Amino acid sequence: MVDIADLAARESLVVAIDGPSGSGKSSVSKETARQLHAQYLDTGAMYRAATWWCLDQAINLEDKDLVVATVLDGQLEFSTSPDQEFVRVNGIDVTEDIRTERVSQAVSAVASIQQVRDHLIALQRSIIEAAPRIVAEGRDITTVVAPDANARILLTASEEARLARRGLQLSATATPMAEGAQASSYSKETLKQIVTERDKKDSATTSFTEAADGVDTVDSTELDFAQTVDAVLASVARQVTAKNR
Ligand SMILES: Nc1ncnc2c1ncn2[C@@H]1O[C@H](COP(=O)(O)OP(=O)(O)O)[C@@H](O)[C@H]1O
Ligand SMILES: Nc1ccn([C@H]2C[C@H](O)[C@@H](COP(=O)(O)OP(=O)(O)O)O2)c(=O)n1
Repeated sequence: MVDIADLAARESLVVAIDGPSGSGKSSVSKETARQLHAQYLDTGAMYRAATWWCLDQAINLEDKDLVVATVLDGQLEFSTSPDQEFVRVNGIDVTEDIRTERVSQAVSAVASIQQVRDHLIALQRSIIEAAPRIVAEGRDITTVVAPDANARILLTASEEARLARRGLQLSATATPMAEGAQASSYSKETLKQIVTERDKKDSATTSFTEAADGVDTVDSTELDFAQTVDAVLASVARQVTAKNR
């Protein structure tokens, strides 16, 4: 059985992680990447940045051709270091702005356009190919972007756990939507709108609620953050060991 040190020393390692909103994809993938001395690719941030640019250009999001042309015109730059997060569109730093509720509400529509996806998926694949080791997370990494990854994981958690985590996260970061908000100020209904409704919209485009063949499910409902990272690392080690046989 390979261990973490073996994985971190590999010349090539691709870990693909998908899951619904609030399952812990970003935070768990980032920590997994740190432990594997790997790069980290947040594909959701790319869809969010493309959406931010369309909103900034004040275009009609229902005009799909215009959305595609606008997205192609937005030069993306982003960090793939798990320790330094930044996203820029045409030189504008949008690291914080892409997390606003305005972007969250519009992103599913932009991400549902196939030409937008083709463009961003090509970019994602080129980053994954260029990296020695990388953990890439999103909604279609295990199935479309990197189906040949060394390890493929669907990270899940019960709806209740995901809503509670998002509530705590939003209150801690106090987004512009809810300046200074505390966890208690988010009703379950509001959190459902934020988390469950977006998942419903995204499900029409990508498949992230059921594990595809060969994809290992890690259910974090009963696990804390550190236990979830350990479960993901154990799954990567198992999958890489099995493929080496
Ligand atoms: N296993 C866990 N237990 C408790 N909280 C967690 C766990 N995994 C992630 N979190 C927290 O839940 C919140 C949502 O996680 P995030 O990584 O943003 O999810 P996603 O990228 O899937 O939307 C974050 O505040 C994160 O620290
Ligand atoms: N590989 C991906 C990643 C994200 N998306 C879309 C769908 C999501 O609603 C948005 C934002 O993704 P993000 O991972 O930031 O979402 P969370 O707020 O972390 O749940 O992008 C996608 O269509 N395909």
